[in-house]
Amino acid sequence: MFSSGRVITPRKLFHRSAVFRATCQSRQCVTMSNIETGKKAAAFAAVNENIKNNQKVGIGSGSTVVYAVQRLAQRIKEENLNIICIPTSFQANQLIQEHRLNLGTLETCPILDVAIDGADETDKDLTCIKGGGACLTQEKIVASCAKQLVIIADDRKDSQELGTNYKKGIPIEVIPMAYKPVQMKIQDMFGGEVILRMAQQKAGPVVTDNGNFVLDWKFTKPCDSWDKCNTCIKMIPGVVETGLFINMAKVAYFGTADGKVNKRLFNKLQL
Ligand SMILES: O=C(CO)[C@H](O)[C@H](O)COP(=O)(O)O
Repeated sequence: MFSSGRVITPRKLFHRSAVFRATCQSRQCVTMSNIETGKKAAAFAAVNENIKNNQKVGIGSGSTVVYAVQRLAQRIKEENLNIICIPTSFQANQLIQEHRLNLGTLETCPILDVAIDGADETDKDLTCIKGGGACLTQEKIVASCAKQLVIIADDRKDSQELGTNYKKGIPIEVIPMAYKPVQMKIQDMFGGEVILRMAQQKAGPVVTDNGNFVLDWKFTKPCDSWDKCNTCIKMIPGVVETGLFINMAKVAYFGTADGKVNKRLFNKLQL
């Protein structure tokens, strides 16, 4: 019985909770598809504007890159383009092969024309946090070999300052035996909290494609100089790479829920 005094039968209760569940699910669906619309719009625009025939292209990792590879495969087929794709992860490697694209390596193609990749957050200077999918090291290596890094994301990732929307911290790939001292040193030097990333469907920590662990540094306030901070962290023995991508992205495409795309260019004068 409700406090109003009305009697509610088990049948009515079942019906009400089914309606409630359905409403919640459909609301969630709308939100999800809006985000996917943004990701797809950004990825398609980036591939349309940045890919030309005979290029060597770095393929990033994550859910937004899936759309970029779809569009790339369409264009290769329709325009008969000759493109070699260099992956940044096991996932990217699989995507390239699923779409039957030409797979290259940094051994055969050490200089790339362009790399297209997602981001977890991007600030006003196009400094990015990457590594939400634990692929930061190969992503940074591939990006460093490309003449330009193109970032694709939905507009939740477009911030003025790092840490505004992305609260999971800065990913740092570490050699497994060093994770504890590295964790303590970063906390001592910069404060905040450094967490060993745990796997979701496996007992124990996330293991990267390189056999390493990932720490997530939840900083309490943004650094005055991400560049200095990045260099300090990289100097700690056991650190393989950080998810801070500084002065690397040349352009970012942010897709909105209604399929529009905002493009932001790297402006060195701002720095
Ligand atoms: O850095 C990455 C993986 O290490 C991804 O690019 C980043 O996490 C964004 O992923 P998504 O496109 O799924 O939002």
